[in-house]
Amino acid sequence: MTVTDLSLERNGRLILDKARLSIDQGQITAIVGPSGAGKSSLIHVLNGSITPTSGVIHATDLGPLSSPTTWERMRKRTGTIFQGNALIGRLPALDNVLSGLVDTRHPLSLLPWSRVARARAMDALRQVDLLDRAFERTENLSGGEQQRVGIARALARQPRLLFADEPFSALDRPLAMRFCELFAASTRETGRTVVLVTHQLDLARAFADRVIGLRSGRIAFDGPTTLFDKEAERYVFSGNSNL
Ligand SMILES: Nc1ncnc2c1ncn2[C@@H]1O[C@H](COP(=O)(O)OP(=O)(O)OP(=O)(O)O)[C@@H](O)[C@H]1O
Repeated sequence: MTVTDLSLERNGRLILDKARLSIDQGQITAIVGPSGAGKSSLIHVLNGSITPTSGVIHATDLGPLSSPTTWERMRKRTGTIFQGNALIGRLPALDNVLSGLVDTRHPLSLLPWSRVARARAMDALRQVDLLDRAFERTENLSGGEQQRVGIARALARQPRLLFADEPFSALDRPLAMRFCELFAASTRETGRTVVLVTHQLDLARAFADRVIGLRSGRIAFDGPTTLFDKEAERYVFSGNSNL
């Protein structure tokens, strides 16, 4: 996926400013930057939930994502873990995970979910260690457990492209490491592409192949993780360097 001159304006404010970047297939790309830099906005534009003010997003095999049809095809292969989870509390965890598969059946279908869909959702809950809580109301789960339901909902889609917006913010470190390992294994084994927004720079350094640093809506760093040293970090987070 390549992005050219992507700008996003909201309420008269420029949130993304002519961003140019590429997301390499089968790799983990970490997006880092200060709070308010535009990381979530970038994810929302890349997953097609917000239309940018200008710019082109180009998918390797679909071409420019300029029509509803190309976006529909693109969305089918993506999954998103949302910052803040975006779950429905009164529903059981399993139903929240199944809601991630809603575009795999007719939108007005009143039929129960297919066995295949339920098996995929249960398998995703197994991957996040919540199989035994599948029928529990989501609002009765802890913050970290709810975040894992959000992760399961994205994983159930078996996406070729996974957008993860602060997916580990409510998890303890061993669990965050475990999920990073899970993401890394899926890139190795299935060629999945992962775009990970995180404030946990040590995790980005340990697991990402590439780092994109955003500052005030502009790309301030874009390169292999090995080059994202302390000086690059200072530049992205404070701008006090002449890198
Ligand atoms: N719906 C909206 N309408 C107007 N402005 C918005 C909207 N959503 C976000 N913004 C603004 O866009 C800017 C970037 O927000 P965004 O959530 O993308 O930043 P972020 O880098 O993900 O921040 P954080 O690390 O705090 O989650 C912020 O100044 C925010 O106030």
